[in-house]
Amino acid sequence: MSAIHLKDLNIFYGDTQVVHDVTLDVAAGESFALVGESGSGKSTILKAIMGLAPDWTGAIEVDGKPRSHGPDRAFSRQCQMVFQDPYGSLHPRKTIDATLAEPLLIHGLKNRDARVVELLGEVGLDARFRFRFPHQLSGGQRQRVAIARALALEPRFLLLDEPTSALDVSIQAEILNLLKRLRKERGLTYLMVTHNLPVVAFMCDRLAVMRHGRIEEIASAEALKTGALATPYARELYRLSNPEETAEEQP
Ligand SMILES: Nc1ncnc2c1ncn2[C@@H]1O[C@H](COP(=O)(O)OP(=O)(O)OP(=O)(O)O)[C@@H](O)[C@H]1O
Repeated sequence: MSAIHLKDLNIFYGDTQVVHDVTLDVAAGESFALVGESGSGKSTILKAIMGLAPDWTGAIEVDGKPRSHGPDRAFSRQCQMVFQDPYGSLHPRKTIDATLAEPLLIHGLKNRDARVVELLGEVGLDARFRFRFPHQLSGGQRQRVAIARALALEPRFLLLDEPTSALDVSIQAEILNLLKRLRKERGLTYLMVTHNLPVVAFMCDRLAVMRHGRIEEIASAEALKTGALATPYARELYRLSNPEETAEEQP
């Protein structure tokens, strides 16, 4: 059984269809990437899975359970999303403590104080950050808080939407290492949007290459590392992310 199963998924914003007939399966414990040009519908797929883009047809199943079109509390305990911009996704007037305690409160979980401190530790933040506000943290620290919030309900599936692309290059590797460690320790399943193929090679087992709202190709990260991709568009993406090889190929 797939951990995340999408079948013939079509997603619409009003009259405009932005995702066409997407079918893919992510195995339990797998890290799977969606890559492709801007506007190809990658983030929209994550949003539909989370219930944030409710106008869709086809099937979305997570852990064998079909997802309804509306809010689903049981679902959100299982599956959480981390957004690209941690500054935008954290409430500016809430302390880190309030941000991390909120999902625990909503779901009626006890021992919230201890759990908030534990969550900070799990993402490598000192307890002294607890009563600070987002603007008092660096971009990397804010993304750590966003990851801690996503982990608060102990989900098994994380949807990661460009989780490092808003960060300084020097910080990106730290956050990628954190995500890699958390996945290993917790047996998490990742579905991740990125435009960065080296990130896919570092973090993921397989990838789907998307273009104009459709999947062009599903490949292994191994095929990505060696450039053994089947479709011209995927090969072009590979060439663009390996400029040295492109240069060598020139006559
Ligand atoms: N809330 C919205 N209302 C209407 N159209 C939208 C909305 N969000 C996205 N779109 C459109 O849907 C299409 C797919 O967008 P989406 O953000 O999923 O692409 P993407 O592949 O994730 O791109 P990027 O890499 O730039 O984030 C784009 O044409 C975009 O303009």
